[in-house]
Amino acid sequence: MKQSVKLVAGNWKMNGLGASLGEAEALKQALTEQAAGCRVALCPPATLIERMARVLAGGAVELGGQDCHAEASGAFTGSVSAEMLTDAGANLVILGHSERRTGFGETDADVAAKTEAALAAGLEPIICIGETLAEREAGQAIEIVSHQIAGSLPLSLSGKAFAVAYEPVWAIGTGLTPTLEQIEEVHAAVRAAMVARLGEGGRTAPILYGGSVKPSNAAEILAVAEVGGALVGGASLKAADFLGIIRAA
Ligand SMILES: O=C(CO)[C@H](O)COP(=O)(O)O
Repeated sequence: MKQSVKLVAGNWKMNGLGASLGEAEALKQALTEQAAGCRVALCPPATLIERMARVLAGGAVELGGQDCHAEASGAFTGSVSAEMLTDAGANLVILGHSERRTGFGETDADVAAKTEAALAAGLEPIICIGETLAEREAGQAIEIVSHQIAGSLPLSLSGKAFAVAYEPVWAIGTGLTPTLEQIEEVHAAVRAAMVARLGEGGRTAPILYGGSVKPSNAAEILAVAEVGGALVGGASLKAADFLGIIRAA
């Protein structure tokens, strides 16, 4: 099966002020001097997207949001629409991150609706799934991620560019990662669930791994079958660290 180009995306979460744009500039410059062998993206807080788009203009680093509302506009105080992300210069958006599923009660149906809105605005969604520690310990990881795929991916994704990110919740920010065998097993199950849901439309979209990806473990994780890239949190905040992961892809 033809593997699509790997995608390595950095999720800055709620980190970064204007001074942080220097990291984006450094990343752009480094990839201008030595091209990456993968797609590279940064997903900063919404307040930085437009300024970061100006910094990254003309370079190889793509730009994403960390969430969007399912509606195009309206009385949704504090929210950002998919079109607002496009308007600010983004071409990608992370959806369904576990910190939003847990912290904001987002359901699979919410994620599917947000994915529809993202596609309508021309954004490429990165749809996150992953099991909790309790679910892992109960031997339910495959069942959980398969169910999340079935509920979070709208049929309209067929034929569109998108990615899925498998992020075991218990590996996020902890320094812990599944074994390479566990990653391979889950990614194979996620692929099967994507094909079951979308048919041929689910066969090639990259399945990123996220959860304590660091320069020290990136090469072995990215070499696992069906790992189509990485979704990186803490290690994406500094260009030098993030480049260590990018160079491993
Ligand atoms: O931020 C992440 C990518 O969405 C994910 O939560 C992993 O975070 P990290 O463990 O700090 O890399």
